[in-house]
Amino acid sequence: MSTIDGLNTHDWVSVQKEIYKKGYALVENVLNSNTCDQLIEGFQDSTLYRKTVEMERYRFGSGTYKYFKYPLPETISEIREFVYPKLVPIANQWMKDLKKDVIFPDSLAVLHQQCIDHGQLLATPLILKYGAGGYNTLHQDLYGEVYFPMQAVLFLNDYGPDYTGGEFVMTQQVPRAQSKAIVLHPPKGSMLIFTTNYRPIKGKKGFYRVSMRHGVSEVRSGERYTMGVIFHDATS
Ligand SMILES: O=C(O)CCC(=O)C(=O)O
Ligand SMILES: [Fe+2]
Repeated sequence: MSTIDGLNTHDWVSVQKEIYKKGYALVENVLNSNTCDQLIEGFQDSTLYRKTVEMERYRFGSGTYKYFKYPLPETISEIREFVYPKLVPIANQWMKDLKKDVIFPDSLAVLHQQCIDHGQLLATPLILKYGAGGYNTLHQDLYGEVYFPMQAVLFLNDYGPDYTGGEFVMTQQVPRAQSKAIVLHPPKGSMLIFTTNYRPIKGKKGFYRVSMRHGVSEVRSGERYTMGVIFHDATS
């Protein structure tokens, strides 16, 4: 049995509508508790990863993250293969709304071929660990010329019992205005799909472009683990 059977049971049309409208959507019960625990255990298994980043060193925040290497663990490939085609119609509608001459391919394999053609050969899914005092500064995960405008993060442990603080923060900036913050603390096993860089919002004179960033507020106690699923590959 697949670890992500739960994905099929969701109403993806509603999820798609929500992402189109708000720029994000939370999908609950994607990973069962065992799978989350196994992924956390795997944090110590150096054979799974291509690169470890101590976030303080780059002033990205405080915490550690590790990029998985190809071939990805099955759970991650399954999530990518399942979710990508659900997001392509939204991504293409966004590009159309914003009059951008970009069409994303229906298949992830074709997106990866485009990445290869641009020198982006390396896997981007990652696992992140933050202890007390840990945080992730607001950013966008673009790894080269080819990028898909949405990504996902899976919450591997629970806000409350496992850690406090460490909220997932998104900011949304519309032209000529200050940023709006959206703060979430999704439960263990859930998946948040969100905008990587920008999306359209309909105004009086057509669509305008809003820029989004994401990060994590300071963890006050405990340890917080997440897994990031990005669809495009990276140059380094
Ligand atoms: O730890 C988090 O919730 C944020 C992770 C993140 O920045 C990402 O997956 O791109
Ligand atoms: Fe990120």
